[in-house]
Amino acid sequence: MSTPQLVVHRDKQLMAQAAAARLITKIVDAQASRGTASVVLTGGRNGNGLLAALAGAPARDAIDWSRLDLWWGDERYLPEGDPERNVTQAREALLDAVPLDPGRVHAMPASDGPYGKDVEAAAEAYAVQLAEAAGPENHGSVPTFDVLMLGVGPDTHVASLFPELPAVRETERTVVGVHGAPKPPPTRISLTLPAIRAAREVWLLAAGEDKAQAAAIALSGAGEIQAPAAGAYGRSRTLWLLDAAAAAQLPRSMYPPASP
Ligand SMILES: O=C(O)[C@H](O)[C@@H](O)[C@H](O)[C@H](O)COP(=O)(O)O
Repeated sequence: MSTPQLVVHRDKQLMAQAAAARLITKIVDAQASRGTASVVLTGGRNGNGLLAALAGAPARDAIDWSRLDLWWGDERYLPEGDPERNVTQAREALLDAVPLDPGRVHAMPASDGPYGKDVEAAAEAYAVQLAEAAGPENHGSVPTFDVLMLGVGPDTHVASLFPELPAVRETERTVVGVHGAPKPPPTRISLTLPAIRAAREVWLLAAGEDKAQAAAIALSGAGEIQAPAAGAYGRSRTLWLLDAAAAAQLPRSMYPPASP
């Protein structure tokens, strides 16, 4: 378990730009050392804000888009192309503007796909896809994600792991169906905490005053069942990327001064 490291930026826009620059460097370094990179995207305003910032970043095409695997931490279980699906929003923010290898863009199943209303079957299919991409060093569960990004909800949820609901309690499976999510839509697919914790680095994105309480709770030693964000950590790095508004309730000693 890697101890959370915090970086606080002046505002939401600068946090998105700085996080995008950080992601470019991380991907370029991974591709330079291993010939490929694997990133897990998150939905939500902060996640999509980062992708939009990346789309406009001057160094964007330092990334070899053809050698990048993209996965999702969660997905709203809606029909293909629904504007509320995380993959739809990611395509609009960035993916449709860069030359990705379509075979390496691993969207989670849609509700009008082969699994129909059976979200558990859809989740299991994604778990199989992850296992098939895993190398022998991954103990057959999920591939080694270079970076797994998670937006943080005001209730401290990450992905579609909501406080006290069954999905956050899952300790074996890597992907589960979610019913009755308090954040609409109610039916979702989500990576579980064991899958999240397989990532080399986990980056939690929290910007805006509506995230201040969640950040304070998650970083104060709360349990992962009550505060799922507290259970989201990477094998070698756990990085909280905040803006000053989201950091407002944190002890000042917890992080260096916000960027100028
Ligand atoms: O499917 C989703 O809704 C997201 O994956 C979810 O986990 C999101 O990241 C958080 O709710 C934060 O969302 P905001 O950044 O919009 O607050």
